[in-house]
Amino acid sequence: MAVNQSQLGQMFEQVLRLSKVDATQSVAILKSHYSDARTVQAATDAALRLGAKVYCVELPAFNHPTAMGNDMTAYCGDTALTGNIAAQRALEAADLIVDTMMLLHSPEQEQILKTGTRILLAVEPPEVLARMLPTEEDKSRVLAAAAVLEKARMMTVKSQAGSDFRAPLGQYPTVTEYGYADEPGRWDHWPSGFLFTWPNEDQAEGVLVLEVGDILLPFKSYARERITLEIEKGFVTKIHGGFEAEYLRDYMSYFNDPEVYGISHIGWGLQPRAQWTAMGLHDKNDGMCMDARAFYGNFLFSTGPNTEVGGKRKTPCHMDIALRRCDIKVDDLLVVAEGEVVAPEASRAR
Ligand SMILES: O=c1ccc(O)c[nH]1
Ligand SMILES: [Fe+2]
Repeated sequence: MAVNQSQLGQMFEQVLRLSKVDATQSVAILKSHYSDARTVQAATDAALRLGAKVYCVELPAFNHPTAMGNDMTAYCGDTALTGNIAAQRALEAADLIVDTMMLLHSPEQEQILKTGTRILLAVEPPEVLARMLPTEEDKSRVLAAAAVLEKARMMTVKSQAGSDFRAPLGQYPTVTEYGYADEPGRWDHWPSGFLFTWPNEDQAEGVLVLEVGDILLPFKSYARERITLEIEKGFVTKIHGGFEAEYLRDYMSYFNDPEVYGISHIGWGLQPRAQWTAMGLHDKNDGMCMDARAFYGNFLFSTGPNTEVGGKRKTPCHMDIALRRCDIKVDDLLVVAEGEVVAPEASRAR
């Protein structure tokens, strides 16, 4: 199906209104040549209709010679903004940036947010944006879960497949994603609906077993056989399995950087309109597959960079891996039982 331009504009008006855009605000539309022109136009028209002062910052695309694939999360850290101080100043001048080219996981994004500028990432296809149009109910559910996670000192994950993972917490903040940037200095991503934090440096340990059907990003593949990851002192030390384990091992070793094996953000999905099946209906180049990151009751873990929260690991290789049917405990509270959100009650959607 296809969203028409009028609908897309109305949706952007709703999301920018939730993001506190009004006649007192300036909105920068950040783009590059690969941005979705429909998204750029809709964001521009919506911001103008809300009375904001709107401008566009277009950056020549940046390609690192070792980057592979078109998924913008596959190569993190350096972006088209890296080193472009003039453009960064132009962006820091805005109250809100609609990012249609992807600054996520870059130091520049953190520098811009520190000035109080808000950033809303929107790089998924318009039809995916439409299916997961953010609501204030999404926000309240995600914040209810965050109230539990931000106090926690331990996250444990178990599954029938054999996962048995422990991550001491407290060194890093909890990050929420509910789809709109409504607070000064906030980054958010439309579409989303999940939350995460990072394990204390060098302390995550145990085993994570990817069962058939679990999702590997940016490969955009469903595991067809089990992959077993051994984690010691915060790093993946062994990757067992068949062809897919070999593929993952080969891909990660390609970066020739021991930091790629560090455990990065860990959390769970709270978006009931995100679907585990959606990735199978899209091409690999259709955005970054937020359905996989946000589907209700997933355990989302990742490897690689933790610069987003002031960590020392700046590595370009970022894997986001979504597991189904896990039991996730935050301290002694079971928040997800076999892939079903069970607590806190205020975070449940059904
Ligand atoms: O929304 C996102 C997207 C990618 C990622 O790694 C984190 N959050
Ligand atoms: Fe990630």
